[in-house]
Amino acid sequence: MIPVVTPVEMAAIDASAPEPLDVLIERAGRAVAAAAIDLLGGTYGRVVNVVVGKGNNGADGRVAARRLEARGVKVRVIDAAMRPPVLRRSDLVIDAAYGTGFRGEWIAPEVGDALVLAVDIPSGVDALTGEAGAGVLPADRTITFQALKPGLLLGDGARLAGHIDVADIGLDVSGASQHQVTVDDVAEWWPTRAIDAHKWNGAVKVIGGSPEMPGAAVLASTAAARAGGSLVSLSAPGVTVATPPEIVQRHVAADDFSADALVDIHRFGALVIGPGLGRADEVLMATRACISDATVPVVIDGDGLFASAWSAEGPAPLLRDRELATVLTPHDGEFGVLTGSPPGADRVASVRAAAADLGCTLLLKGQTTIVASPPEAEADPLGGHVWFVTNGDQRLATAGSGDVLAGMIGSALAMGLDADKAAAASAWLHADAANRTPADGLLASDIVDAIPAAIGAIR
Ligand SMILES: NC(=O)C1=CN([C@@H]2O[C@H](COP(=O)(O)OP(=O)(O)OC[C@H]3O[C@@H](n4cnc5c(N)ncnc54)[C@H](O)[C@@H]3O)[C@@H](O)[C@H]2O)[C@H](O)CC1
Ligand SMILES: [K+]
Repeated sequence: MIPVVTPVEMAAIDASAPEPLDVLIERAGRAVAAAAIDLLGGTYGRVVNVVVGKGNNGADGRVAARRLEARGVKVRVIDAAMRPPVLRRSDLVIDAAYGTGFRGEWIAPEVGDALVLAVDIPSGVDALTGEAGAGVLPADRTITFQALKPGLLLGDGARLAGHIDVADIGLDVSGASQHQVTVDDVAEWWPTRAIDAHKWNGAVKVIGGSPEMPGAAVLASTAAARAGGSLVSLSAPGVTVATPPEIVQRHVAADDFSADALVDIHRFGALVIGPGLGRADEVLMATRACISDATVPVVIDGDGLFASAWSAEGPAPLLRDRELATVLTPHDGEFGVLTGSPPGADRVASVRAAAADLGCTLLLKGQTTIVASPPEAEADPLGGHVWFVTNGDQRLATAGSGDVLAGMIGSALAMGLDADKAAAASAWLHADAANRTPADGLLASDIVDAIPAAIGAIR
């Protein structure tokens, strides 16, 4: 896992560091110079423009400029405040105009075909939210210090940062409460079945589907089975859907189905509820009963999220009363239904606040998926852990993809993984499975088929 810290947290970490700021800046500048030489493929005859601002980001750039010059690179230092609209030709531009202290607007100069190395973050990107104006220079590479910044992983920032390297400048970020998930984390977390396991170790119950939307239930249940669910039982209210023979179907009525659907729930490790259920009043009512009565960890997706919020008091009384883990998997629109407003510019703060308010693990889907767990102590409302999952691409934005993810999380929960890791690891594997499929023409069922290969690759 790679630590992620906000600008405010980074300032506090700096302030408590034993080294003076000059030493940290010297280390940062040295790392920038090394990255520049790496990008240039040498020093002899190379020309570098360094755009420097008046803050510490600029100071990092000045140290790099000095070091590159000492190595024989021809260096021009350009004051950000006096920049010309177009820079003279160079092999590389080091963008050290602004870092985490940026506010407002920034129009970068034109740089021609030079490579661009951003110092800490591309200047003009908000390091907290990833928001950026149109004038920001896209980087080929960003060298950031000690920890990632949320703005490098979110929104425009993720696109503008290019390849990101994290340089060690000797700061202690061990207290970080946010991390980017890596393949090693998933390999460490994803459960392996015991040699003496039987089919009820890790069984998943799925309640989903309807006469109008049978497919969502098929995707969620087959994904749960592919992800390791030893036995998957599906109850699709009022309909029998066409599933592979391995999925056990237990028929329930189209209304008032909670008692029948949950009759043997104690035998299961987790419940996935919501995909394709629809929004008929009687379905919503029975769905709410299932959520409150399920004595197992629950993943709530799609129409299950709508059902959770379907009350004058909102979703909190229903969800907060649950004793076992609950994972909610909204996209932005569903997040709005759950909390009353869509995620704000600071998506992480929105997700953390919702997780704390609802007492649930919350997974907000997006180009970068954010998972937040509820805080352990009530005194610390934003204290839960945050995971960033960044390995997905546009392939995941296809109908049914979310149903697949919900099934996978159910499987991870049923195998005993903690809710936040179940959500984060499933999101990572879900993206990795999609990355194994063709870039065009992907069907959600192709993601299901690729799950075993994705899991196989982390073993
Ligand atoms: N622990 C670390 O990570 C370290 C990071 N370092 C580097 O320091 C910067 C942050 O430095 P700071 O001085 O706080 O902020 P900036 O350099 O980003 O800029 C602040 C400076 O610029 C002015 N300003 C902001 N926005 C604008 C604007 N739109 N137009 C004009 N001027 C603007 C602002 O008022 C300030 O005067 C971090 O990113 C790292 O690169 C150090 O290396 C130490 C360790
Ligand atoms: K910068």
